[in-house]
Amino acid sequence: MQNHSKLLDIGVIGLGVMGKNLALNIADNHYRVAAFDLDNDKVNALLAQERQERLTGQPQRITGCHNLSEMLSNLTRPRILVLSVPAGEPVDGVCQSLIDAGIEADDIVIDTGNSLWTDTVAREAHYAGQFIFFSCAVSGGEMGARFGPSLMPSGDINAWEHIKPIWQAIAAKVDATTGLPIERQEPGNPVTEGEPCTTYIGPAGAGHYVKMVHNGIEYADMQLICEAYQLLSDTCGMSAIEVSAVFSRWNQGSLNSYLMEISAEVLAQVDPLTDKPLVEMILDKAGQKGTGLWTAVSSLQIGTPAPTIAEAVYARAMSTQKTQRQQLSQCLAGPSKAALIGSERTTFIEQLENALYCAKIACYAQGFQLMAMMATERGWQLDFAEIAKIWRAGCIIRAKFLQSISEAYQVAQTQGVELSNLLMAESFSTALSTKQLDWRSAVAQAVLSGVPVPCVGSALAYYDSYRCDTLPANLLQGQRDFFGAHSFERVDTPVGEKYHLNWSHKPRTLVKL
Ligand SMILES: NC(=O)C1=CN([C@@H]2O[C@H](COP(=O)(O)OP(=O)(O)OC[C@H]3O[C@@H](n4cnc5c(N)ncnc54)[C@H](OP(=O)(O)O)[C@@H]3O)[C@@H](O)[C@H]2O)C=CC1
Ligand SMILES: O=C(CO)[C@H](O)[C@H](O)COP(=O)(O)O
Repeated sequence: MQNHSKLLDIGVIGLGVMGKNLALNIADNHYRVAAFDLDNDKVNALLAQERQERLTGQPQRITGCHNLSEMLSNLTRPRILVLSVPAGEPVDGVCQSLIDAGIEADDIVIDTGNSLWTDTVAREAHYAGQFIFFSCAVSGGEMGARFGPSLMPSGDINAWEHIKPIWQAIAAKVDATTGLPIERQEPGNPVTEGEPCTTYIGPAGAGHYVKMVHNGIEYADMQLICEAYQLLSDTCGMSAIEVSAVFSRWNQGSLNSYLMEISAEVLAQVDPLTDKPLVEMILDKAGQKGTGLWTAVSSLQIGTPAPTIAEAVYARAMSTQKTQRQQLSQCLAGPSKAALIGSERTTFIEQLENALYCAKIACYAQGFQLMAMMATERGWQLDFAEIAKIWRAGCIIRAKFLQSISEAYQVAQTQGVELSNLLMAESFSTALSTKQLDWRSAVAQAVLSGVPVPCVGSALAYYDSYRCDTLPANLLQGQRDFFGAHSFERVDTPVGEKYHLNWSHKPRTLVKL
């Protein structure tokens, strides 16, 4: 017979950066946590931090476990187990260990890692009958996990109803009136007011797909800011601290975002070893764990253009080609460096701010369009107004801008129209139309100065492609028909009717297929 008063509410497995902080966040919200990691030092470190943060007189809120059997016997039924381990094989490794430890059919295992969404779909089916495999993608990094992340749960709806109170408690919160994050980062004093940044996304895989696209947008947004940094350095001769000041100013306006804020902070940081700007001492080779790549691959597979996200992935790949770049920088010619000063410089900075805003709209449009396409393919009922809402706080791409996206989807819902692309929302099309000349000037300046702007530039090409009623794909279809008899449709006959011109025999005759 279990002594229910001693049983704990939830288990956390994997106490790295995210798991440790999720455990503390859950404990702050008055749930009793059982914690396990393969590395017992991590369990002890968590217990020490919990002890240190615990209010005087408060009972211990986290119990360390030596193995998974001990964890299972410590938890109330149905058990709720949160996995925070690296994506891929470790997830199945822990699941198998839980089966070996005696997990039961109605226990709920929640994968909070950045798993590939198709793995999540497969796992739900694979573990059915042994336990309920649920997923909840998390964004917000270390501090988000600790004080309020954005949470994207998906899978079994009954499992969601069961965990919902915990999820709503630990999620980031937004002020319902302003749409701005309620930021309080105090151990033992969680934010309980406001709208929680979590909503049920849909069936298995949907949450991880949405998180994957979130990360694709994150890659693009980060790269856009990096391109602005390089442009300001190379064309205006600005120091890191000067660029930081520009970014801080931009962060007060329409470009307000967490990524802009932290970029300004990174640029202002002095290297403790050399007293130089730290950014100048960081090697320019970017890492990646795969979610941006998955987003780009998904867009290619499904045939929805997300060029700015793909270019952001390529930009990271290009950054790793350091040796080749060093060699080629010595032999490939480029223009002489621009040295913008005075009013020219002021104008350029204004143009660049507008260019960044336009490119940001384009990259979010790509991400949302991609989610819409996959939702149609998989039969998911994704609520984009809600998805934009839960990204307003807690997550890495949190920004004022997300409120405008949510409103654009809400307006479309009210009007009963489908917003198939964010560029169609009046608020965004108006902003783009007003600022597009500045966007072009900034890209032109970059091209003339020889500064690479793969994301700002590809976003502009995306925008211009959508402005084109006719693209040169007519010629492309002609080429395909010429060399491979691949056929084409005509502008003056019904859609789907195929034609082929007999190119190799003159006089060339047209055949309706
Ligand atoms: N860091 C971030 O900003 C974010 C990360 N994520 C995702 O969250 C997940 C966790 O990330 P993060 O916390 O950064 O990673 P860490 O590497 O910091 O932590 C992972 C933890 O899992 C432990 N672990 C690995 N295998 C097992 C196992 N079989 N059983 C028990 N514990 C195990 C590791 O132990 P050991 O080190 O001893 O091997 C480590 O303590 C990843 O999927 C990541 O992509 C999601 C959002 C943000
Ligand atoms: O999911 C995240 C935030 O939303 C992580 O920070 C993500 O792991 C970062 O990805 P990468 O290491 O590829 O830059």
